[in-house]
Amino acid sequence: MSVESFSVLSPSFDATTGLVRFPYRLGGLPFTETLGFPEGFDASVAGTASFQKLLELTAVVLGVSYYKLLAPLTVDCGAIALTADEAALALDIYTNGLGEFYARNGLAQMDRVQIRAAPDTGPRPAAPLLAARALLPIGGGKDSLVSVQLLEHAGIDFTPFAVNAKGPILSSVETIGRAPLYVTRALDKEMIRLAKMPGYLNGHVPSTAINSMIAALTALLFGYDRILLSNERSASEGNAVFDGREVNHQHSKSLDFEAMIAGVLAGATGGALGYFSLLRPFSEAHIAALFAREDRFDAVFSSCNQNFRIAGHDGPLWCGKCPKCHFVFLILAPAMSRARLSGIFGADLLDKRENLASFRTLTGLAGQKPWECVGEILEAAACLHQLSKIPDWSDHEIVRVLGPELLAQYGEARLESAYSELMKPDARHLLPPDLAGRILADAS
Ligand SMILES: CC(=O)N[C@H]1[C@@H](OP(=O)(O)OP(=O)(O)OC[C@H]2O[C@@H](n3ccc(=O)[nH]c3=O)[C@H](O)[C@@H]2O)O[C@H](CO)[C@@H](O)[C@@H]1O[C@H](C)C(=O)N[C@@H](C)C(=O)N[C@@H](CCC(=O)O)C(=O)O
Ligand SMILES: Nc1ncnc2c1ncn2[C@@H]1O[C@H](COP(=O)(O)OP(=O)(O)OP(=O)(O)O)[C@@H](O)[C@H]1O
Repeated sequence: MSVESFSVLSPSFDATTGLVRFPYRLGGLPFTETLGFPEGFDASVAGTASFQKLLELTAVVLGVSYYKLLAPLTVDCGAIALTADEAALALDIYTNGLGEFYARNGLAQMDRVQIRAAPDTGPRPAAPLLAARALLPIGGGKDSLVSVQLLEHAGIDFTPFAVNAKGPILSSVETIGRAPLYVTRALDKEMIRLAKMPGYLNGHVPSTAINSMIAALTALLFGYDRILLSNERSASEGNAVFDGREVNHQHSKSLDFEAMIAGVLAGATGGALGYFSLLRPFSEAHIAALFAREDRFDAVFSSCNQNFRIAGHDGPLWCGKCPKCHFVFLILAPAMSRARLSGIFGADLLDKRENLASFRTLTGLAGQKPWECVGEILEAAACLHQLSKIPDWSDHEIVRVLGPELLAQYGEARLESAYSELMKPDARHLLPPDLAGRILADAS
């Protein structure tokens, strides 16, 4: 089945109910996605040029879920006009943001996808009045909780924010103890049905880009001048090369993407809305060490994506079987005792022989980096190597078997220097200088 284009139609916001409708058309198929904002927003914001611009940009970004069913070469934005920067962001989302989707479906078309939109050459929206306070998206995993810890230490006010809060997001926010802002998001059920049908495609979408646009609308409606992401430096490493490009499962968590969307959000709001990742200077291994400094989230957080399925999840917080569970266990191990970490996961994942193949892949001894939110290959290898020097871990099956294989592949000097590099903050980040000083001092 094929269609010529995917159409993004004009979104509408109902300022009395807080409901937003995003209509789309894929050939003859109509779809509508909806968002529900909580009570308490400033309805007058809805009439501003900034809000209207962000609403339209959100429509373009959220369209990826419907586009991917047939992935035509043209994304037609119809009545939505885009500046050059906005069109570049849209193209990035429909190409690199869907890179994993193209690669896993064998669709070599990234260079041919085009965004059709009238140029927006009018005056830039004026700056809305936003309070000097931060919105902190919470994903239920360790990263955003390390941001919580750093903001609390720095005495910076923030409000937890989540889209479709459930499971570990709800329990983490309860433990944080601050009133949250939760937005509900409903994908069109027909899209979910069709994605399982023969003749239609399915695959990964850039969820951080989606959540970021929803956070931007929330920031305007509720008056926040900053959105603080918790994306680590390791998120910039890709998984594979396909169609002549590096393809990254976490593309919309990368530093390049952060710079691009930050520029577009600033341009759409007269410079009023800031967007940056608080954790960009840090590796996943460093973030894990920071997480281990406190134990108040041990029983409530989870990085396992099983928890975040739309249909829900009745199982344990950590499935213990996926690459993300294995990676997070591995990077927390150098900073935690066996008893504490096994208590969190409900099992000792480094002492299970059946996990050997997975840890081999994570550390680059075999296969390709998994299509999951896992850190860099050398990072995982360096962490595993460290464990062979820690008595609490050195006798573990995975450490005993893979330790010598890692030494043979990388050499001790490389593994040692990689680990010490992982614990040094990277200068490539977009944190404002005053905040960077305080965050880096706390994390060192
Ligand atoms: C929870 C999860 O990992 N889901 C991925 C999984 O989807 P699955 O079918 O197992 O469950 P659902 O998420 O419930 O999806 C049902 C169908 O709906 C489609 N869909 C879902 C969300 C959406 O925004 N748009 C959609 O079209 C989905 O395709 C299903 O047909 O596998 C999917 C296919 O590979 C993934 O796309 C699902 O990933 C979610 C979009 C998701 O939220 N994933 C995050 C946990 C995630 O991977 N985050 C990345 C960051 C990536 C980035 O660039 O921002 C990370 O942390 O590394
Ligand atoms: N449902 C959500 N609502 C709002 N923001 C989210 C949501 N899920 C993820 N995020 C944001 O995206 C970031 C990346 O998600 P990710 O799952 O990698 O991080 P995490 O849950 O904080 O930690 P971990 O990597 O351990 O899972 C989060 O830190 C958070 O800022």
